[in-house]
Amino acid sequence: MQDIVFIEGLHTKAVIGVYEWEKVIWQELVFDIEMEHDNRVPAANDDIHKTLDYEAISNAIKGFCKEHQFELIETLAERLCALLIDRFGLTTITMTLRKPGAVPSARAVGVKIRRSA
Ligand SMILES: Nc1nc2c(c(=O)[nH]1)N=C([C@H](O)[C@@H](O)CO)CN2
Repeated sequence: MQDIVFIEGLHTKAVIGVYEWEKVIWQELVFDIEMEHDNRVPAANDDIHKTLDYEAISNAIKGFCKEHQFELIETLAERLCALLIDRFGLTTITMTLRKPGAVPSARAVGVKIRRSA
């Protein structure tokens, strides 16, 4: 089964970084998420409750970023994947997390992880 529900280019802000000056400012983050799900199940009954609701998941990501503070984007990605697997019953998630302003000479830097329940 290779079906995917995805969220691409989700912008949000967080207080995140290893330096002291980063602990008092909001910085932009961008998420790409891919979640495995058998799309035949919701499609059979045209039922939102049987799919992965990308709107609810987007809101969960934005809420978590507003409410938590970390030094490393690795920590944020790890904690968020664990939360999403638990709250939405995901089997497998691939998360790309970009911090666009971190290295001015790069378009973006970030991490990409894949986690399973
Ligand atoms: N692999 C990582 N490297 C760095 C991180 C990070 O979270 N993961 N963070 C920083 C600083 O916070 C940087 O973003 C400041 O511009 C440096 N390297």
